[in-house]
Amino acid sequence: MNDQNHEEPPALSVASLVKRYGDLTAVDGVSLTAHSHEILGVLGPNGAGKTSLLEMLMGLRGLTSGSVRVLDIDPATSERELRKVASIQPQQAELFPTLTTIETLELWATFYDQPRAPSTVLEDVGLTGSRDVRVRNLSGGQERRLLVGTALIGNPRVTVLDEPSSGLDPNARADLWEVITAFRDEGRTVVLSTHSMEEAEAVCDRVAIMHRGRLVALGRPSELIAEHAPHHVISCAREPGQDLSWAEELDDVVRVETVGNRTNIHARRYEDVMEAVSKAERPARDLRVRNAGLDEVFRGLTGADLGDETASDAGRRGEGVEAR
Ligand SMILES: Nc1ncnc2c1ncn2[C@@H]1O[C@H](COP(=O)(O)OP(=O)(O)OP(=O)(O)O)[C@@H](O)[C@H]1O
Repeated sequence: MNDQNHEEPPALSVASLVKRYGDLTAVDGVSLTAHSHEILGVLGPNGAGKTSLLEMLMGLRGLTSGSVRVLDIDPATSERELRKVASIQPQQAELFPTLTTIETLELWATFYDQPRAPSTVLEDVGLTGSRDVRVRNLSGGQERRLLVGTALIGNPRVTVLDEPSSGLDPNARADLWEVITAFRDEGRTVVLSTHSMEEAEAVCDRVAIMHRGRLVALGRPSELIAEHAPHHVISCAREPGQDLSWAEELDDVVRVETVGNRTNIHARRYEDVMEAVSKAERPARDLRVRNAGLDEVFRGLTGADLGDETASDAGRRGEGVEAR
């Protein structure tokens, strides 16, 4: 797995990190680094261990074994020192319901030596129009944006964002991507978790894919696609009663699957496959072809369609100790 060659020391490094809850190993020997000028995405099915990993990075959860260093600081022993240079936007809201959005950012700004201007951050996260709305009256997406604002206001050198775009509409999500990439371009480090492969490809310089607590891939999206999914996807409308599973027998075809109302044929080369399915007795309709992307990498490595993997967790349970 590629962890990049950098001359400068990493902004964040994790070595052989383990987190157990009772007999469940939620994070199982993860090692990785993140650098300045870098956005590192953490992907994985529900229950893969992303939040456990992210919260250990910022000292919010104790670790069972292994080590974490953020800008040479040990989060487990120096949380106050860490808070001056690093921040986290957790998944769960921890805001005061009676404060307005601007009051919330003004309050957070007082925690830092050199904060950004609250009104600028408010604009960055697209909440200028809700400046005087109390937190308890914000929509779910607005609250998520405010949480991201609280993570950015202290001008942290490292920030950890746990599913920052969850619940955001497409315009708000695109705006957030602008904010996060601008932050990276200032030389800062962002570690974010996401369930959106589109988001990972759009903003992440590298992605770490977790599966059942383990790191199963780490690299640039283009490298992971070249290594794990070097094929095309021919997608067509799924007609009632139509069965394209015969295409699996064609040369070049890797697999055939149905996803919602589309049938997807994964193939190393697409020309002959397209011809075969468009000239079949019941020709495939609405054919589209694209290169495989992170979605295919993810599904190939985790065998899960962004589904919950806790149900198939038996292998992660064994003798262990409570370490929260
Ligand atoms: N405090 C806790 N006590 C016991 N088990 C926990 C605790 N927190 C998480 N777990 C378990 O650890 C595993 C990993 O959970 P975690 O929240 O880290 O996963 P995740 O990848 O962030 O999931 P999601 O994508 O659903 O947010 C899950 O099986 C979860 O049930």
